[in-house]
Amino acid sequence: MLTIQHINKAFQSHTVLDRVSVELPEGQVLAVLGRSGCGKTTLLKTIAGLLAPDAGSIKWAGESINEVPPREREMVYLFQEPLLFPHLSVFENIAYGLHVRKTPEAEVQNKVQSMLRELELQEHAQKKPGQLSGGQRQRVAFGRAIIFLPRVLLLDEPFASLDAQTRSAMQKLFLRLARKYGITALFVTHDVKEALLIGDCFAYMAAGQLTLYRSKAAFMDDPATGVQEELAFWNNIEHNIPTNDK
Ligand SMILES: Nc1ncnc2c1ncn2[C@@H]1O[C@H](COP(=O)(O)OP(=O)(O)OP(=O)(O)O)[C@@H](O)[C@H]1O
Repeated sequence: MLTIQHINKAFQSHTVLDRVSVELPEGQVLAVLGRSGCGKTTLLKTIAGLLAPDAGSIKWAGESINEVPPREREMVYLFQEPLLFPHLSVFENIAYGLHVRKTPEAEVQNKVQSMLRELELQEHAQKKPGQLSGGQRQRVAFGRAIIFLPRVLLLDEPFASLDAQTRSAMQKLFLRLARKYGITALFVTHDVKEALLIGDCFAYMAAGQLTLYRSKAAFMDDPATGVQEELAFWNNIEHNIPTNDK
């Protein structure tokens, strides 16, 4: 369980995280919905250890990790533009975390081949990241992150730069892999539909404050989240589209 208690973070006098608390059980995906500038990225960076909170605690399995350096937190922070090693092939990029952990070569081969199949990237295994599309690069980044089963995956609007169809395919792929590997993840997005699709549990963030909901229904019912407004919009469009029926 990832437990965050009353985290504060300010830049100069600007409070960006205001007593944020989160409880995320293992194997669950928490969808955090929030508009631009609400502090989502700052929250993920603080959990990853890339920023130090001014106050509050971050715990894994009941133990504080506030003082643990980012590399030792076993968390992966993935954002919109996947960071891949440009000089390494797709295979080598995915294998990287296993090599760093001195995994025996036969196991590396097995695990990477199986991950390439999961990601439908077998035929691209020897390409360099520069020879891939945005969606393919994002799949490599996923594979690289998931292959060594990190404690927590921190996803910062990972599909925001993809076209609608690729985005939808990536959401389905993410859900399949999250279930198969029992991934614990914090997934931040400004997209209502994406949050509803991806999350096992839900939170809404505004002006540095985070609200956790007991259920999907409670999340959807809170007018502050804008979910009802968005659903009403689509419903309205559906009923007002002229059909070709004569
Ligand atoms: N290093 C920094 N120094 C000063 N202010 C910062 C710093 N990082 C973030 N901020 C400010 O903190 C606020 C929240 O930024 P953050 O990047 O967390 O927002 P966000 O919710 O991820 O937004 P977006 O969806 O646009 O990326 C913004 O007002 C931003 O200007």
